[in-house]
Amino acid sequence: MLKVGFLGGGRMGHAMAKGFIAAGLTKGEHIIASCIPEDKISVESFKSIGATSTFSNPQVVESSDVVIIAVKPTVVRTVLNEAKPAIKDRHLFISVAMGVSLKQIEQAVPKGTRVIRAMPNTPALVRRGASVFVCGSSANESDAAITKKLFESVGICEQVPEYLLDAVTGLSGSGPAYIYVLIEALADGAVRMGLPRDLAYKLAAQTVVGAGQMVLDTKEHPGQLKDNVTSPAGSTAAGLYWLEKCGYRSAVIGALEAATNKCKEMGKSIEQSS
Ligand SMILES: NC(=O)C1=CN([C@@H]2O[C@H](COP(=O)(O)OP(=O)(O)OC[C@H]3O[C@@H](n4cnc5c(N)ncnc54)[C@H](O)[C@@H]3O)[C@@H](O)[C@H]2O)C=CC1
Ligand SMILES: O=C(O)[C@@H]1CCC=N1
Repeated sequence: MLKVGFLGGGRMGHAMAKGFIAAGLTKGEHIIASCIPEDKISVESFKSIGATSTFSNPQVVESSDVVIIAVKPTVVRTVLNEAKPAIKDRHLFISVAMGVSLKQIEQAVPKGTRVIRAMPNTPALVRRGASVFVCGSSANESDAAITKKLFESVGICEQVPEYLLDAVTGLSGSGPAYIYVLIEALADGAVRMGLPRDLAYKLAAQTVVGAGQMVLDTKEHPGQLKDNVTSPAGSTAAGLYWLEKCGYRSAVIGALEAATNKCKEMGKSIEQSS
C-alpha cells in the first residue's frame, strides 16, 4: 500500500487523504500529516481517518514514499528546509501550493528530487475532485502515472503545461467556493419565495450537481443546455434576464481574473523573498 505523507495536514490535505482511503489506494495507518502544535483541528481531522499526526516535517518524509506539500504557499520554503535532510531517492514530492512554481520547489529540495506540481480541489473529499498536474524536471513517466492514479481516484485529473496552473487555480481550485456562494444565494432566494431552508439547500445543491453532470455526460454546449431549459416567455427567461442585468457573467469572469492574478502575485512575492 502507498505510504503518503502530507507536509501540512489542513483542509486540502485532509480532503485528499480521506478521498485516497475511500478509493482504496491507501489506508489511514499508511498516512502521516504534519501540522503546527496549536492546530488541534488538523490533528483531529487526521485522527478521524485513522492517520498519524506529527509536528515534525522530517518525520513525514521518513515515513512516506509520496510526500504531498499542502502547507500555505508562504511556508513552503520553511517546511522544505526542515524536511530536506530526510529526502531520499525513493521520494516523489507533489506540491499543491497555490502560485508556487516547480522551479521554486525544485530549488528547495536536493538536486534531482522528483517533483510534481498539482492543483486539486476540496471535493476530492467526496471523490468528485477536479485536478491538474505538471511534471518537474526530474519526474518520470512512472511519477506522472502515480500522480494521475492518485488524483483520478478522487475525481478527474488532467496533465497540463505549467503556465496554465494559475488559471486552473482560479477556476477549479477556488471554484467550489464560488459555487457554495451560489448555492447559498439560490437557497436565500428560494426561502424569500417561501421554501423551507433545508429543502432549498438540498434542491440548490442537487441542481448544481445535475447541471454539471449534464455538461460532462451529454457533451452538449452549455448554451444549448441552457436553451433547453428556457421556454419562450417562461420563468427561466425571466430569471436569466435578471442575472444578466446584474452582471452575472462579467462577475464570474472577473472573479476568475482576480483569482488567477492573485496566484501570479503569490509566485512573484515568493520569488522576491528568496
Ligand atoms: N483549500 C483548498 O480548497 C485548496 C488549497 N490548496 C493549497 O493547499 C495548501 C493548503 O491549503 P489549506 O489546506 O486550505 O490550508 P490549511 O490552513 O487548512 O492547512 C495548512 C496546514 O499546514 C499546517 N502547517 C502550517 N505551518 C506548518 C509548518 N511549519 N509545518 C508543518 N505544518 C504546518 C497547518 O497546521 C495546517 O494543517 C495551500 O498551499 C493551498 O494553496 C490547493 C487547492 C485547493
Ligand atoms: O484560496 C486559496 O489560496 C487556495 C488555492 C485554491 C483554493 N484555495
